[in-house]
Amino acid sequence: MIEFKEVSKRFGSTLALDKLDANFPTGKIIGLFGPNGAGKSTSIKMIAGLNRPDQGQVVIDGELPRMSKAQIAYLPEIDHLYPWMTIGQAAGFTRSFYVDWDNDKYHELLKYLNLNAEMKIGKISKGQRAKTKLLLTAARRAPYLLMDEPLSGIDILTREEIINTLVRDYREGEQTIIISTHEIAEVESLVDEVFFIDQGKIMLSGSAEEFRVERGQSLVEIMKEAFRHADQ
Ligand SMILES: Nc1ncnc2c1ncn2[C@@H]1O[C@H](COP(=O)(O)OP(=O)(O)OP(=O)(O)O)[C@@H](O)[C@H]1O
Repeated sequence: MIEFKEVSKRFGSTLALDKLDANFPTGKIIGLFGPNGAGKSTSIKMIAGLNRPDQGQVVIDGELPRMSKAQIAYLPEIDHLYPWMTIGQAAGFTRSFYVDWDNDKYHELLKYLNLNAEMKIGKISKGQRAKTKLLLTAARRAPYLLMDEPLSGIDILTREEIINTLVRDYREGEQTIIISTHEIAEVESLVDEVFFIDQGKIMLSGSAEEFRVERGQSLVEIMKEAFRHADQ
């Protein structure tokens, strides 16, 4: 389980996280939704150990994020791949850092995503780069998979491929996926638990299924309603 205990983070005059409290359960697919600047990336980076709380604590299975880095596969929002590398070289580079790299899975995913190890990252399309980022993250057998905006700027067919890859490889109960996205409608059927975040706080959270059954609304409708009320 990942616990945020009254976590605050400030960047200059911006309060990115404001005493954020949340428990992200193990073995589920978790959606982190919210408008631009809500604090989604800041939260995900904190789990990945890339920034630290000013106040409060993030605890992952009883440890601080810095200690559990090997447990976490992180797909950043930014394009972090070296353009001069081929996909195969990028895979070799990633593999050298992580003992949980699964080479069979890498080759399987490479084929499934219609990528080729010889392709040069600087010369492939944006969608192919998004798929490469997914490939390099999902080829690890890490118990926690953090995906920050994996669908951003990607066409609908490629988005479907990315979502199908996540579903296909997901080890329920064993693996925890946290996915931050604006494309809520597209991950609606994928997520088990949802957290709506705004201005650095969790506004609403719960089981996606229960929300749908109890409210008879889609997650997109729930989010629109929640944020409309927040504005008033
Ligand atoms: N390194 C940084 N330096 C300065 N301000 C930052 C930094 N990182 C985040 N912020 C600010 O903190 C707030 C939360 O940003 P964050 O990136 O977490 O939002 P987000 O919910 O991921 O937004 P988006 O959906 O637009 O990616 C924003 O106001 C942002 O400008």
